[in-house]
Amino acid sequence: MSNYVVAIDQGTTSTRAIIFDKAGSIISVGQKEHEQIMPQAGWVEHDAAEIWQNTQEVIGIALGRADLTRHDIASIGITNQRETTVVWNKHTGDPVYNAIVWQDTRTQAIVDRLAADGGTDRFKEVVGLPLATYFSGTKIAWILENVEGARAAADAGDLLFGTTDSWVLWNLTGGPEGGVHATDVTNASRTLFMDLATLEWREDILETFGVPKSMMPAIKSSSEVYGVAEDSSLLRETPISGILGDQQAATFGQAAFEAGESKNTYGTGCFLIFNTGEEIVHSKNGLLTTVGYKLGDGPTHYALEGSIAVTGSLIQWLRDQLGIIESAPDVEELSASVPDNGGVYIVPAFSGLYAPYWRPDARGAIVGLTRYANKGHIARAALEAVAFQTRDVLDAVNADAGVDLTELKVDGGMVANNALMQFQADVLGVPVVRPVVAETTALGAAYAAGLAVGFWSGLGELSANWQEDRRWEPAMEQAEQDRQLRLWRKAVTKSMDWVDEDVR
Ligand SMILES: Nc1ncnc2c1ncn2[C@@H]1O[C@H](COP(=O)(O)OP(=O)(O)O)[C@@H](O)[C@H]1O
Ligand SMILES: O=P(O)(O)OC[C@H](O)CO
Repeated sequence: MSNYVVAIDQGTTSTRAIIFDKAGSIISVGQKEHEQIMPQAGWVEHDAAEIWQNTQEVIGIALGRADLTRHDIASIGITNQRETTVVWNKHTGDPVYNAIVWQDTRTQAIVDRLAADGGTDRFKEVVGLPLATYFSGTKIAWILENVEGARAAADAGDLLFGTTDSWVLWNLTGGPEGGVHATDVTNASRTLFMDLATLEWREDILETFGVPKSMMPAIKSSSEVYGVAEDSSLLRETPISGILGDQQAATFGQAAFEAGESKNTYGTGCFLIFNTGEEIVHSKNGLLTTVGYKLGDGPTHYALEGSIAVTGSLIQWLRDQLGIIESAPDVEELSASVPDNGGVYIVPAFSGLYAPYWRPDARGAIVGLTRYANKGHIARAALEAVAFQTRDVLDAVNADAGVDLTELKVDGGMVANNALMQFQADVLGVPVVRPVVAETTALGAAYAAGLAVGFWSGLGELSANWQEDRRWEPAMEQAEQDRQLRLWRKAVTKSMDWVDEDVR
């Protein structure tokens, strides 16, 4: 009897395999970090072969820890860091270049070139996204323009593109021997190439970017059987039946299935998704329009998204580059060593500013420094920056949706930080709510995979699994909230207009 579902969560910093039971409870976890390769300022790469190796290992670890075999597993779901771009040779299975990660800004010159004709919003009406380095399209173009032999191989039909969901799926289903080359609608909606209304690749846009259609994966729903794991896999013959980009997966795992529901995930970056149901809503306030989910032949659910590039990675930066903490959770003690931020504000525009500003010319800034400031204030300002950025995005959601969200469902690695969650409620002025299962990303992929094979009966059963763990009520005086936001927004202006011919 197959009583469990496995979710593979291929994230920016690590790859996890998590086994869930029918109640949506975690049975076991396997996790491995992979190397962050940063050859130049603004460049971030991953070794796709390492990611595939880690994927196989974490599946083995999760199965081993739970003492389960493939016979216990009903199906496999995949969720992934979105936009990160892998291009590989379909005959050998070898990537032609390291995966170019979503945070990487090397393609700004390609963005500028394409924007010269029609501006950064030239494709937005069709694909929901502005032209920006964030999305896969310019990353594929960069590989074809800069990696020796790539253009000719692509034109000959030898190369495949995929985000890491496609890369894992293709390898898991046999690689060069019959691997399935597909992605789901949520990941496809992050490329700049998918028409949101038809859910098909736009040949005219592919042509504008110089990307042959033969490289592109088939676009499937988020919940259907794509293929089965190959014979050499520990999970051989198990169907792979769910794929969602990680932020959409977290929304699904939070059971935010209906229009008006939302969540904010605090990981490497922060991503607030607001479900707009079957309606494609175009933002007037700097949000992206994206696909939320689509189950088999069912209707497409769309969403507005506020993407913040740097949140958890700012804490990693305190740890790895400044060395003022030894591990990420140490930031709690360091920030609690001071009563307030001492007037210090950090704007972590390491990859420019994403939502709602979309300013590639911004770079990181620490402002308000005096001789009084110490590392406790820096730690505190880093955490507060996470909450302030979320406030900016929530304001944009409220303005676009014409509603005021009355609470915010949260998840991700940073929500373990109680002081951050309290400050978040304070600067939002609405309660912040954390579910029992904070691994909502993996849970959402498991749900999609389980639904496709009848492991779960429907959305009602999944909603019943959602349980509140903790709620933070706002406690800050309005005048203090106003003062904090005024200073934060002043700090944001200081980070802008920094990139020029001397600084990229
Ligand atoms: N106690 C904490 N306080 C603040 N940040 C934390 C804490 N624990 C972990 N983090 C941050 O959370 C992030 C990990 O969250 P996770 O959801 O696993 O990220 P991802 O899925 O993007 O890899 C890391 O960037 C880390 O710096
Ligand atoms: O891997 P995460 O959790 O940092 O998520 C990355 C996002 O999908 C990027 O769009």
